[in-house]
Amino acid sequence: MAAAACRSPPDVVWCATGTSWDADGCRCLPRRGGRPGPTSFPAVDSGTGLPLPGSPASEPSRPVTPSIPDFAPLRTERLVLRPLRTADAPALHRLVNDWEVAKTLARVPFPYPRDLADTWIASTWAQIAAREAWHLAIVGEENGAEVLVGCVALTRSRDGKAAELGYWVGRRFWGHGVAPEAAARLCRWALAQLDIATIRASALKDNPRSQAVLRRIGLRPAGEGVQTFLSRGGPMPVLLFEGGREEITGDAAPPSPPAGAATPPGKPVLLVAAVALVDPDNRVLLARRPEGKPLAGLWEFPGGKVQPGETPEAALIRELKEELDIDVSAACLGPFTFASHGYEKFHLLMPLYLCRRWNGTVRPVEGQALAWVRPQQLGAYAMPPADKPLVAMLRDFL
Ligand SMILES: Nc1nc2c([nH]c(=O)n2[C@@H]2O[C@H](COP(=O)(O)OP(=O)(O)OP(=O)(O)O)[C@@H](O)[C@H]2O)c(=O)[nH]1
Repeated sequence: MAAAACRSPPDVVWCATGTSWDADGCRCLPRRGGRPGPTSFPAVDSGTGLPLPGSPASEPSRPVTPSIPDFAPLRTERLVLRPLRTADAPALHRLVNDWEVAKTLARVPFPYPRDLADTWIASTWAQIAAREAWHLAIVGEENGAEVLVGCVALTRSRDGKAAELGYWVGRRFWGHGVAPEAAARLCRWALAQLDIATIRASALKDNPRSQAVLRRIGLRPAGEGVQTFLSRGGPMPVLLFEGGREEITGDAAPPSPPAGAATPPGKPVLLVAAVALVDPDNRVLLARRPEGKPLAGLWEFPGGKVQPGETPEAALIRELKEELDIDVSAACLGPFTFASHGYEKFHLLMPLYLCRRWNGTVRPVEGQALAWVRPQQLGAYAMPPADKPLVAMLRDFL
């Protein structure tokens, strides 16, 4: 439905807090007093850019983020996900100010005021900078030119352990698998880069297309709820979905086989050497598995596969140089314990060494995140299932 006649759909009967109908009585606009000044803007709803209830514009609000935050674009086969730019506002407005799109979105008003696009884009920069929410433009290519296709977003929960997924795609781009491609990419990035374990999403009960997208990227039904839809003017029934790393990235790590169970025939034993580097403060080094590797986003002990003809110690010395740029001698690698764990495609056998002495300064050569962690805090880091018993032993020993 177009907004040409300047009419709201019949079921939109009110304007959101902090906005009011315009002179023609047909559009919700941020109240005049609420206009952003040159150096600040009011706290806004993450979905719409509308001032948050109880956040009058005169109130000192968010810190200023005058420019697009640093965020390396995420790429898929056909798409680029990047922070929104001011120049995206006209296209964004054209695409989202469409009743068929807006009616599926909880926090998007309809009609969608043109200047709201500018306010909202600026608010997304502040949220990325604060690591609260990542609203990204979904960009494709048409006749050799970049074209805005829609938006995809993840918003962190208050405790930081989960994130809420949202997306929309302009009507003329429907039917090409854009939403699952973009949503899956952003979720994989988040699971690898942020300390979140769960992705949640909701879809209107009357929106089977969106439900299919969520199922396709690995989320599973998690009940029903009611959510207020700005575009529909009130509460609407929704289906809730959620999923974790295993479902979304396909890194299903089955539970360990029961004690004494034989390794299924044909399942290879993988020898991996790992080390708990312990610093003078008695902290242990964990490294985060980067995106693209199995179990990406989980924290692990530095190390890697033992190559044919290598001893575990030689493999570890090589890996520590390659990954952390430190020199370790075999004499400083004290055998500590080992992991023996059945993954889906292989059985992991992983000797874990302890090392307190090395040459050089630890640095993340491969750009991986590193953390020096006190033994009592190790449990707060999501680690591969094989590492759980090792963590308990380290806590007792250190
Ligand atoms: N290094 C390391 N690997 C672990 C740990 N726990 C655990 O399950 N693994 C598993 O052991 C395997 C190590 O393989 P990897 O892919 O890291 O080995 P690599 O460094 O040689 O990588 P590459 O094959 O990409 O060169 C992975 O399946 C990983 O999930 C751990 O604490 N440290």
